[in-house]
Amino acid sequence: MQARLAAHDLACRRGDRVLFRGLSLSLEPGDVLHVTGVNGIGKSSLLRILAGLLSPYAGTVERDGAVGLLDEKPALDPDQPLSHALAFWRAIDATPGTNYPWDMEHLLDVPVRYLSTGQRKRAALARLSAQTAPIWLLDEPLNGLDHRGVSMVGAMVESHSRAHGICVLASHQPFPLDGMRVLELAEFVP
Ligand SMILES: Nc1ncnc2c1ncn2[C@@H]1O[C@H](COP(=O)(O)OP(=O)(O)OP(=O)(O)O)[C@@H](O)[C@H]1O
Repeated sequence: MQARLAAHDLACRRGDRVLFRGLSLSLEPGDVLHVTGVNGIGKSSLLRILAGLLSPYAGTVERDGAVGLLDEKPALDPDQPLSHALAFWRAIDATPGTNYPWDMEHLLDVPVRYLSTGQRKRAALARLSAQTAPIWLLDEPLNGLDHRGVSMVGAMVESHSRAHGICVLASHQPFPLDGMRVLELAEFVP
């Protein structure tokens, strides 16, 4: 897995407020970066800039490799049974297999709209783990998960890192993985 993610002198403006400025980072294969900061400081905005979904107010982003973004919207058709909703993405992502390591076999016939918060998060994580994107951007990946789910996300990110993937994650909760780099967004508030 070859990947690289770098940002140079980023600034982010939302409405009439500059949230952060002067932010640079450089991530190589295997790097995991934990973005921290209080509510509203701009963690989700930073992830969206890194994903290419939001233009920075200043600065540039260099991405070498496909991006897998996990945020509060699972991007799974709410009216489809979970198996169909996941199959839709499997066809696009060109990933074989129907074996999802997320304890979801009993949910595959349930329409996505009936899933609980944690089950929806597990479904989104299942989709992400079936992708081949080397750059993962995870916005609050632990929200809604039980203890076992939290450990599974830790193991999933560790395995992604071992496979030379890159991961940037924003989380208010302690993340169950040693050796991560930390970016404290407060250091870049003007
Ligand atoms: N489209 C928008 N227009 C104007 N302001 C916005 C817009 N989207 C977000 N904001 C503001 O930008 C700020 C940063 O939001 P963001 O979601 O990036 O923060 P966050 O650090 O991820 O917050 P949280 O920890 O609560 O998830 C917030 O004050 C939010 O209200």
